Amino acid sequence: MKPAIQFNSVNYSIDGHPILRNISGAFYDGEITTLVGPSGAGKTTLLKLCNGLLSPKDGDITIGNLNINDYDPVELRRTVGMALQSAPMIDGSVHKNLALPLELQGKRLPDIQARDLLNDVGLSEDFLQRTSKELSGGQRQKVSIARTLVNRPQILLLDEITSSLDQVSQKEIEELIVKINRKYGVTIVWITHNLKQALNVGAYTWVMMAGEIVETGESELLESPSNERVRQFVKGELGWGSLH
Ligand SMILES: Nc1ncnc2c1ncn2[C@@H]1O[C@H](COP(=O)(O)OP(=O)(O)OP(=O)(O)O)[C@@H](O)[C@H]1O
Repeated sequence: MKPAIQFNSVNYSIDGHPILRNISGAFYDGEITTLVGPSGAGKTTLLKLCNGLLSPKDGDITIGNLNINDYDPVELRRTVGMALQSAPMIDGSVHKNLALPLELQGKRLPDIQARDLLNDVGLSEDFLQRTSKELSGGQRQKVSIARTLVNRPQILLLDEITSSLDQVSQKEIEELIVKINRKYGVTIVWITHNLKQALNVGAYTWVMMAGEIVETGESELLESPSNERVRQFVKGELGWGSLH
């Protein structure tokens, strides 16, 4: 399988404290990979290394055929989109929020493209003129996801995008991410605290603990992990949600 993002012996530390240790592996092209692990494992740090918000202290990250350090920063942000749990919005209409990534490049978002983006996330075109303040949590997250699609990214990084949503909205977001993955062939790396979600949506899973990858493979590994600490983790014995 072709890697979309390849890590070779990546280390990252802050003020001399190791946060990520010896990360090697690949997120496969066109696939959904979920990242799970206890709080503080380094999951968000790993995502931030993938879009240039942070830079590795040593080791290499390759995206496509290019070392991440050789990307033009604007091109990197276009290639790798990111959506966050908080789904930050600016005041004003949904259209204004969707147009933001293009406006930053001095471009306009044509109405037809704005409507297509909303369609991709299951919102009607009436939403274009609504203000960001009147959106529910689920609608806000959908607009946030639509906004990441404006630049037609090859890779989408999702950081706990359903954590603050009710069950129905969670399910809707899961379905639309799978749909977007299939429609555009976009590679998705998805941090989730919900192990059932990891099992359902992602073909592959990385389990991280204390800055290291402890187990990777097809997501079914969560049902019968080979690593003892991962076994404890999925049973909820590490003070965290269980799979069952
Ligand atoms: N700016 C920072 N300064 C100091 N320490 C940091 C900073 N950012 C992250 N850390 C530390 O790095 C470690 C990994 O953090 P990270 O947010 O990547 O973990 P995580 O697995 O995403 O956790 P969570 O599931 O709680 O979001 C934690 O111990 C955290 O305290």
